[in-house]
Amino acid sequence: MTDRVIAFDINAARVSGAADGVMPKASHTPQPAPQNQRLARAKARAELAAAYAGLLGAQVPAADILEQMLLAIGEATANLDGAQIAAIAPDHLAAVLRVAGMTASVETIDRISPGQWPALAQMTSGQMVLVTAQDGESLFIYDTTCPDQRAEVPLAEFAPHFSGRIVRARTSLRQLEERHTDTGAEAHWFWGAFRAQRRAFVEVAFGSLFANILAVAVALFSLQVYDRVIPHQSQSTLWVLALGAGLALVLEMGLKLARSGLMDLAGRRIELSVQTLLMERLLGMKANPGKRAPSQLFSAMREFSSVREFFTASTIGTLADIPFIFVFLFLVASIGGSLVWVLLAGAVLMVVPGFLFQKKMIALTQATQGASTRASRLLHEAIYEHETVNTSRGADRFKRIWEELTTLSASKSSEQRKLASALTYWAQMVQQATYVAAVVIGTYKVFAGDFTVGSIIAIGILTSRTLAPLTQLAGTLARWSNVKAALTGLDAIAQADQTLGADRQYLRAERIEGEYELRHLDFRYDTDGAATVEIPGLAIPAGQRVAVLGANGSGKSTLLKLLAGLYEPQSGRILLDGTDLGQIHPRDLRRAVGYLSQDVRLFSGTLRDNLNLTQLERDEDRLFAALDFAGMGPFVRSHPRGLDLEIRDGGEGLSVGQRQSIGWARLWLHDPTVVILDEPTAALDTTLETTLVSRLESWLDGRTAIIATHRVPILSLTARTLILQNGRLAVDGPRDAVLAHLNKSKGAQG
Ligand SMILES: Nc1ncnc2c1ncn2[C@@H]1O[C@H](COP(=O)(O)OP(=O)(O)OP(=O)(O)O)[C@@H](O)[C@H]1O
Repeated sequence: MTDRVIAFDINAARVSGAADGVMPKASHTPQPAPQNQRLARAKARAELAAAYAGLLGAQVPAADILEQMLLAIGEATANLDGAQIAAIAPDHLAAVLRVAGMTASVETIDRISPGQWPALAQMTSGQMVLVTAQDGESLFIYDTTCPDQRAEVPLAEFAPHFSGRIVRARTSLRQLEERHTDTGAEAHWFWGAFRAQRRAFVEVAFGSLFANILAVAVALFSLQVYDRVIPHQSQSTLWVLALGAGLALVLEMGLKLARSGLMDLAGRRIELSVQTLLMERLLGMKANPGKRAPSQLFSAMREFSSVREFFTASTIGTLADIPFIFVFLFLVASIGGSLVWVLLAGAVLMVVPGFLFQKKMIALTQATQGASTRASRLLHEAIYEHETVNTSRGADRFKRIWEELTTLSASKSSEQRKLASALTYWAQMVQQATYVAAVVIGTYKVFAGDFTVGSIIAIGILTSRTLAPLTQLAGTLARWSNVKAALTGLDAIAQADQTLGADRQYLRAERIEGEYELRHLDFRYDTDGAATVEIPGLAIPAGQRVAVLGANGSGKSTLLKLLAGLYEPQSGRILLDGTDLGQIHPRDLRRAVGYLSQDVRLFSGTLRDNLNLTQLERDEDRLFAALDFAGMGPFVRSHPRGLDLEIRDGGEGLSVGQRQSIGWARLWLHDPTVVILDEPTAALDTTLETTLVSRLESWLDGRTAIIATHRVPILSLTARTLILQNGRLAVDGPRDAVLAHLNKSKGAQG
């Protein structure tokens, strides 16, 4: 039995039970179904899960859930023989509901009661149904075949076929917050992660408080020894005091160890959440051309290491100790009275230069980082474009720039290091000087009979303990400029315009037919420059195949990127099926619009990985069908490594033509309703091009196709021709008429 879109098929459940010859069993193992049947079942379950999510107030299209489900099944069955998708288990449904932002779990219930619903229930036949509610002895079951989408089934009829397992989801607290509270500003991408760990920091603060109180023990020990033990020569008191001090020291160390363990854990959690967020933002960035150089993004991400190093246990430990300086100062005041002013003056003198030189440090850091960003871009080019550098005899230029950048960054970073060391040495010197001053003043007080020797010793020890965190603070301030510069760079990534705006409500479109309309379109790379593409109006009906012709640089690729939704026009609108491209949910847009760029990029990994970038393809037959479509099948079948062919770092491993074929295979697997092709056969040999064109004849049926090309064979697929001239539409008409006109004007010129 296969699932249908309808929620509950009690007759099917009965038949299944009858076929077994017994009443349906709780643990039913469905027979492995053929691929398309399994896919149909997956689709039906995805729709069920989408309906369930909808009941809980979350609008998630079934197509999204299906993708997540296939991913979940893939992971769960990766180790099974032949990766057989035997059933989409309740666990997978719970997993996809969790991905949709809910909390979901699989539960086994032994009594059916109204409080359990709405939930997805598993029948003994394996079928899943969505029970929306229970009214006494009746259950309401989601059923798209019924007029009001639900069927009323008596409990007595339902219960014998119910396996007892349900998938129950609840709206998560986060979703509730998003829906119902005006949370105001979004938490900061970096400091917000600290807030999430505030409990750990509160514990660290408590640990620091106790550790610092214990740290007083040595000072008190000295005071007692000099003032009480030595005058009375009492050995037993000495040992009791020593034991107490020893105990305090061990406890202090234990506390500090626990504190650093806690901070380390919090640090790792913060790093994980921040790094994940940064990668998410980096991948989700809008492709605004020219806004940010890739090398800047690259080095900003790399600079995260300086942030990580800064926020290690030792820095946070130092900062955590600073508030307790006041505990020591209080103690000094109670032992030494006005002597505390000497310590206060010392403390201020120690840290002031660190603050004063912050600006200079930041300027030096920016200069160093600027040079190192350029150096890493140069390095990248020298390595990846090694052949071009050599064949175009550019090696000397590369050497010169490398030397210049190295000189600049070495001199700036040495200046920075010198300043940082000077600040640290200054702090150390002031600390020692404060100690000397405190002892000198203390000695005068001893002469005057106001102080005991024990007090001087205790104050000496307390001076060192009070000022020690400030010496470290001076070092920390010197490193802060690096962190600040790194955070500013990362800020640009974290705050970059995202394809999927968090505060936007997009329109969800299960299916996009592919009807385009352009209104007063104006796009320019340079906002102050001339328009690269300027089209007052253009309509492309769904299913039409259009060729875009034009000289080099006339704006064909740019127009295609605009139509694919990769770029946003500065003014004017692009409507797809009557909806502005910017309004359609990016997931739906990407699902419906396939884009094959002029330059197909491969990624390091295997050929299989490169075909299956979505990770949704589990079927090798489909991968080979795609390769056959693109003319790569025979090559891969005869290759000793087949689909496991390794693509090297930087995407090398296949010829330019083969890479274009991979692009075609990816497109075939994607199966979109709109295909946007930029010079799609430019790298293919004529035989393959002819074969591909004949295959496309049927494959393009029912799809809207917009093809930029300089090649004649591919034109036979199209019905309409647009010619661009300096970004403007010069010609628009039926293919044959346009081509005849072009040939005639060429003939006239000849
Ligand atoms: N990323 C970019 N930043 C700035 N200008 C760009 C960028 N990409 C293209 N251009 C400019 O836009 C204009 C149109 O380029 P486009 O790539 O759309 O032309 P094309 O018609 O596809 O050319 P070809 O036939 O050579 O592929 C060109 O003048 C080009 O210099």
